[in-house]
Amino acid sequence: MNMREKLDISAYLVIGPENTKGRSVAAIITDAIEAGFTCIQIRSKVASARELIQLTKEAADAIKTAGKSDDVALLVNDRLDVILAARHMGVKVDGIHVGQSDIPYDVCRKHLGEDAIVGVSARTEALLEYIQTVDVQPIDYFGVGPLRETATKPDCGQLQDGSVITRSLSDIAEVASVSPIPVVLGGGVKLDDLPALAKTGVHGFFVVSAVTEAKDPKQAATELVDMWQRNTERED
Ligand SMILES: Cc1ncc(COP(=O)(O)OP(=O)(O)O)c(N)n1
Ligand SMILES: Cc1ncsc1CCOP(=O)(O)O
Ligand SMILES: [Mg+2]
Repeated sequence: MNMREKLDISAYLVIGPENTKGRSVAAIITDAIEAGFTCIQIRSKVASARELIQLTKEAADAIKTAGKSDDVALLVNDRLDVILAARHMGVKVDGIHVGQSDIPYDVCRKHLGEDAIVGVSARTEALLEYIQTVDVQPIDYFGVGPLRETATKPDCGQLQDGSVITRSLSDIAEVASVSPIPVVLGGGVKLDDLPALAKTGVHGFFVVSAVTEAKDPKQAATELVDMWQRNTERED
């Protein structure tokens, strides 16, 4: 199944073992998928390559067990090497998310193939200019943020002087309207933010802690999906 053609970034979970309060990454992924999340990204800044391969395999197994291998995309953050190794071992990995200090997206595209999903974080500085001038042909979506500062990724939106740029709703709406490709917004996003975010025109939201640190991840994920759907349903 070519997941690139049917990419759905409306409800996007980013998760790693450092985010789950000691709970199983695969179990929380299962909760999120059953709740209706459409995209999963394995992201860990502490796991070894072997651990990341294992986590990716467990995530792919969880998606398969839920019967969603053709619907829910599985991406890995940063690590082209991990994806190539996992694929070599027969794991279905659909793509990669890379930022501005990671492996260049065109290199990822070359090695992962035309069917892979390649997501890119836009530059914090000159965000609008970047989005409008970069060659988006090899890219499937832009990850933009943060809505507010977040302990999950304290450097998100940080400038060289240490100050952090957060994105106002009107900034986000402008980014969504000028971007030639879909935009997913994350960083400090909580349930109550979704009605306003849905009005900005972004294609989806991404979260870590709103699900992975929740007392009941399944319930938190369900509330997020329901809230997004209720606020993006078209009134035809
Ligand atoms: C969906 C999504 N958007 C943005 C990011 C951030 O990527 P990056 O800027 O490379 O930072 P790290 O996640 O690598 O710390 C993301 N991971 N996912
Ligand atoms: C991975 C990532 N990229 C930008 S912010 C962020 C983390 C968002 O985490 P949280 O949803 O817990 O604020
Ligand atoms: Mg990165």
